[in-house]
Amino acid sequence: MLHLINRLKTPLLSFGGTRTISQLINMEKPCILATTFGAHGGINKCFAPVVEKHFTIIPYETFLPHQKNLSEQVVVNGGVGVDHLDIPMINSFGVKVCNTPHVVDNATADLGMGLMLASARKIVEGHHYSLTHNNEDLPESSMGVDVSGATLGIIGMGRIGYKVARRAQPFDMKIFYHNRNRRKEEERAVGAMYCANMEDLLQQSDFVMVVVNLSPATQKLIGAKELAMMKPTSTLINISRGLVVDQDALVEALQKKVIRAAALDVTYPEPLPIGHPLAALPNVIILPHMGTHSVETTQIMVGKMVTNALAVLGGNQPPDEVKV
Ligand SMILES: O=C(O)C(=O)CO
Repeated sequence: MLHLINRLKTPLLSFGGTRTISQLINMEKPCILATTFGAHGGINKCFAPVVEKHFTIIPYETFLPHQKNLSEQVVVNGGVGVDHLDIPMINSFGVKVCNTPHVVDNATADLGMGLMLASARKIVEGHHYSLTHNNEDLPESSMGVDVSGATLGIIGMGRIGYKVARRAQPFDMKIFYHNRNRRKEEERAVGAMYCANMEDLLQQSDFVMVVVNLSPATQKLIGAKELAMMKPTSTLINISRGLVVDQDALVEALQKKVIRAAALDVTYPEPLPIGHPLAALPNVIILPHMGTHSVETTQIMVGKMVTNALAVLGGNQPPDEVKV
């Protein structure tokens, strides 16, 4: 327990906040930390023993029944994406919503690169092969494709998309990006080329990485038509939200080898049910939404969550309120 408290204390202090674990311990008012599956669930598992002493941690899905019993509340989302929260509804109860922007960028971009490399070089298959075969020649199917020098298309040049581009640069990748607005400064910094038309990016990229927020405009942004525009040798990587990709269309595209492979940190639903058709495919890597799931990032994220919660409970404006 003590080591968990120490881990929690560090981010609280390193964020320049004046609050310490002792102030947390003295807090009497209840608070909600909304959690969901994946990285958010990870917060639950790693930090619940400490946080639960002072806050009520509940899944967002059960928010409504709980809200009636609590006098002062805040929903703090671990992570940046708040597409799963009905913010106007929550606000209508006088409850603020906060998230943890910025802290997720590096970890999520790292994972995107990891998925790209793992899929390109068949790292997961190689691991399983090593465990199950002895001194046999590698099958032809274990042959990967190069990342170095390949073309990467980034859909969504926000903070995470930009971090992905920065990581791709030393791999000598040719970088295309598509974004609602052209980002000239970022473009220059990483030598990326803007595709006003997503079609151009899809047609030219060896790796297409999806990094957009989920919104009505981006739901099923990548469907059968878009997959058909991609090269048959290309790989789709999704580190944004499962619903941005039409999953049925993706299953069909992977089955028919319309594209080479997919690597997904996100799916719908999450977790993906056992026996889902995606899981039966040899050319897909599926992760359980682990974008921010590292010790350091989780520590910082929990620190930010607590800082936001304490601000609201202390009657102050939280630093990361999400406004719609
Ligand atoms: O920050 C978020 O919302 C994420 O899902 C990161 O993976």
